[in-house]
Amino acid sequence: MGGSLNRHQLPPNYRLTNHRNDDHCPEHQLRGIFIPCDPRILTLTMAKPSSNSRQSYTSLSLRNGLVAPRWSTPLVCCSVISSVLNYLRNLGIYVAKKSTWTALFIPVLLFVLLLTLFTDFIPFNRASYSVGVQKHSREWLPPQGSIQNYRPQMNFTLPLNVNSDALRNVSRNTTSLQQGHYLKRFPSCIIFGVSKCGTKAVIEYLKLHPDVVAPKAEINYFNNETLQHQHGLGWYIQQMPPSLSHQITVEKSPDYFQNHQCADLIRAAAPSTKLILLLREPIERLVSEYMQLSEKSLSLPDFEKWVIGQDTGDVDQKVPSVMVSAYADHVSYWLRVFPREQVHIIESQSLRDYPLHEMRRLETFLHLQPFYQPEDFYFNSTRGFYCMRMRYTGKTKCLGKSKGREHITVSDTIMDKLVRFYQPYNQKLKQILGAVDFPWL
Ligand SMILES: Nc1ncnc2c1ncn2[C@@H]1O[C@H](COP(=O)(O)OS(=O)(=O)O)[C@@H](OP(=O)(O)O)[C@H]1O
Repeated sequence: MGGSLNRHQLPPNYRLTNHRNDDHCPEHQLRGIFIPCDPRILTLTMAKPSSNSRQSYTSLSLRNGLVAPRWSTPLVCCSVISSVLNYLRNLGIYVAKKSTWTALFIPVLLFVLLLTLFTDFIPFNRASYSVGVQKHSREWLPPQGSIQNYRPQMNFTLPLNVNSDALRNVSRNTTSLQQGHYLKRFPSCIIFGVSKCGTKAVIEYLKLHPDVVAPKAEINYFNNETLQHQHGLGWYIQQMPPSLSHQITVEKSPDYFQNHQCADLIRAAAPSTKLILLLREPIERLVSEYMQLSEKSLSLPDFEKWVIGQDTGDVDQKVPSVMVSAYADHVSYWLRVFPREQVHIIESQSLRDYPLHEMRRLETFLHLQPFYQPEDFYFNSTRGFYCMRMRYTGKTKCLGKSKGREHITVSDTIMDKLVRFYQPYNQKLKQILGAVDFPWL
């Protein structure tokens, strides 16, 4: 019998959670409960009020719907068998030579271990192997009653092939079963630039949304010919987390922006891909990038020497970072490849100051269900920007230390040169973008 559990049909004292892959969506303990990233490993957890003040749980680990033993089960079994044999031997009952058993068991044990770890093979399809009591873990518990209230319009399904008696017993009491589909998909949206404009903040904010999945790291596929030739598009899709059909996959690789061939490659791969572009005041972006580079390389010259050509005494166009901030040419290229309505533009300072407003705009652009609420963000005065607050767990999350670095002071002379240098690019950008109210345009 194939099927999946619809979490809205779970009674309030039942949870679906995923232990294995919690590190895959670290931002969401909540996701750990409702939206497991790894479709294969699920745990149906039943909360039982216990006699003491803490709560205990009975859980069934499911692997592709089978009741799975913990991976240590073969180990436990072998040690139990080995103890029994020893016991029999001690009683003087001849079983076989110890070395024979060891020689037999170790390879079998390793084989079973490997099978359970790397395939869907389940050696012991019995509930009794995995039912156990777990101590109350705070993160698992949403506020009382909220399991019913949480986005009830979303019909969430999990792919389970239920064929164990134990699960049937559980599901008869609690759930109806239907098929669900977890797939790795080509992203329906790519944050393609610009680096140092708040791209990390956007993807982290997006991942708060239950209908959004994103890989952990930048993939940088379309700007890497070696990856394209050696691995191909299939590899790229493999890097995406699995998602359900109502979820969208978002990827962020901000260095696509200045590598124009990325536009053509993305268009060729999936012409309807939505694009997100963040733009920041160009000099601020440049300084931000300089701060990052100087932290990585101690041999980087002073900002002035780095940015001003020795021979010309003017802004050095040979410095790649300088030209990244000359947005107009890059933007005009991307907009020749993709229609304007397919590209959502966010002004970096606005994202920093008004994350809720910007994320709601983005939600509309991506046709996501309304999700963001004021309580999802809070201003962290130490960091100087908004951080996130997870619903239900109340846990907070800020971007890493590489965001919000202190900037060097740029001398007036250099600043003048930079302002003059970027002015024509900014004017051209304004013409391209039309009605935008960026404070620096
Ligand atoms: N909302 C919000 N929250 C936190 N930080 C924000 C935000 N918006 C913009 N920024 C600033 O964006 C800079 C980092 O940009 P990116 O994340 O695109 O950098 S990277 O390309 O991924 O390295 C980094 O700039 P600097 O601090 O000047 O280096 C961040 O401070």
